[in-house]
Amino acid sequence: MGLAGWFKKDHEPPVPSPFEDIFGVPLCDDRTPLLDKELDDVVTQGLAAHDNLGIATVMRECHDLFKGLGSLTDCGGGDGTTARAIIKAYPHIKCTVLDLPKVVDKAPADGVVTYVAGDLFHSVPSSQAVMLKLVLHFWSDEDCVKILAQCKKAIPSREEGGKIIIIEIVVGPSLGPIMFEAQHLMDMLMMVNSKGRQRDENEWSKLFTKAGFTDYKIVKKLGARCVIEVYP
Ligand SMILES: C[S@@+](CC[C@H](N)C(=O)[O-])C[C@H]1O[C@@H](n2cnc3c(N)ncnc32)[C@H](O)[C@@H]1O
Repeated sequence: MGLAGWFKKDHEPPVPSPFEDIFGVPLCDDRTPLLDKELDDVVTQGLAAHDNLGIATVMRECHDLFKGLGSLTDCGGGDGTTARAIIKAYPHIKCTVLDLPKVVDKAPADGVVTYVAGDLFHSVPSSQAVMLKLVLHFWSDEDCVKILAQCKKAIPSREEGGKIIIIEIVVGPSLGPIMFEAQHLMDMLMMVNSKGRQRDENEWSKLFTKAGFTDYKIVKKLGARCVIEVYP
């Protein structure tokens, strides 16, 4: 089946991604290793390599992002590589990583990062700021609102330094035609492999309002990706 065939299918909601339509399970799911262990291993390693890119650039380009923070929860923070890089640069920040039990079970237990096994749809560990790096592009708008609402419960008011840090693509032509094309290719990738998508500023803004946030700031210093600070 090609994308054209998938578009023409008359699916009842919830509409599966093309990947799920063909294989019967989503790409990143507890059932995927049962479908094909080798595929699951390749996907897991590929995602880790891709996701761990970029935190050094974020810290270099966005000096104020972590300044003054006492604690941070990296929500969907994987093996903790990002959290460890942040602790190395800002040793006073207490970092917690929330991820699925199957990910946290394999995390190094050296006490540098506090790992919490859980589900970001149900509860997010409290901290001054919550980071969602390359997480929301995997989920539908409805799911993003649910995730953001859980994150909002985990942080204090804006006056007390509460904020959500999102690192994602903000689709738009302002970065030039090559970046714009790259952003659309990433959008296609998410459509094929997940129920997620890339979003433009207007679409992000609507999600923040629906989840109860009052304001946001976008910093465009990361090539095709941006940092969005969202305030309660
Ligand atoms: C695309 S990866 C991003 C990893 C990390 N944020 C980074 O940038 O290096 C998405 C992460 O979300 C985690 N995840 C997916 N569903 C989750 C859930 N329901 N609760 C908690 N974590 C989840 C995955 O296990 C994975 O580590």
